[in-house]
Amino acid sequence: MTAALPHDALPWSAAEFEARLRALESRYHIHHPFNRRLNSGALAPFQVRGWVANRFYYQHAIPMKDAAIMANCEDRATRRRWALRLLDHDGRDDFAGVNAGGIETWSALGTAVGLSREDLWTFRHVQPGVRFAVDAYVNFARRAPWQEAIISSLTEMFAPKIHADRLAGWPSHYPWIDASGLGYFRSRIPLAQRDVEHGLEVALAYGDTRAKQQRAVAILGFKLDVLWSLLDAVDRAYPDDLAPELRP
Ligand SMILES: O=C(O)c1cc(C(=O)O)c2c(n1)C(=O)C(=O)c1cc(C(=O)O)[nH]c1-2
Repeated sequence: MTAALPHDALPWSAAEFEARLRALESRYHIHHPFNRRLNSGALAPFQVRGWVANRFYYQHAIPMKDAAIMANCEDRATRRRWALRLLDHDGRDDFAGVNAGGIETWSALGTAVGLSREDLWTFRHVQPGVRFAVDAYVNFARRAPWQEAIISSLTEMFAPKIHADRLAGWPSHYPWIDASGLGYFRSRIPLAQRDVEHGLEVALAYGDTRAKQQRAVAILGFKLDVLWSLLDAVDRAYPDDLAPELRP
């Protein structure tokens, strides 16, 4: 006969597990001082440009991260759904027409804030801390079991609000940004909701023991740190008194 598990080793219910993942919202980069300033209209154009150019490094890495997850995933049903994420970001030309994809749409945001294509695509404004943070995310996806890598994408639970804040605030805070550049944020809201539905399904199936549930919470914490570190590096690179010749 096996001994009964102590109560604290029993798995949380699905609802409690999901609530514990969602409780990590308090560590989301929506609360980072740089994001607070960005979304309250406090930033100068060069600081907004710095953020857009640095975040582009994250955008361009997302499909590589998603391809790493696919490469590690032996489950065909999961791959069929996951493949859409690659196309969401890279775009596609097929019988259904042309979809420029998220990377191209982010590039349009770059143009709208006054960056050249070269500014974005050469990554010349990308800060070392941004590179390290984003590369850590991609490397985690290469190394971890696919279920764990999928759990790390669940910061997207909190993303619709940050996109909606930008859509609501930027037109009045930053009238100098061409409104056509905000399409990326609009496009991500329904996609993030779809992605989260799938990600949560995977997380709930994975978390069949208390230890695995706790690991899932720690993995989501790691990803929150990636996003937080990215903004730390951007914040530090573009102080209000940055010399004009160093401004993007
Ligand atoms: O603008 C944001 O604050 C933000 C955050 C996140 C996120 O929370 O990971 C993503 C995105 N945007 C995003 O646009 C996006 O495509 C995306 C994909 C993923 C992911 O981990 O697979 N996160 C995010």
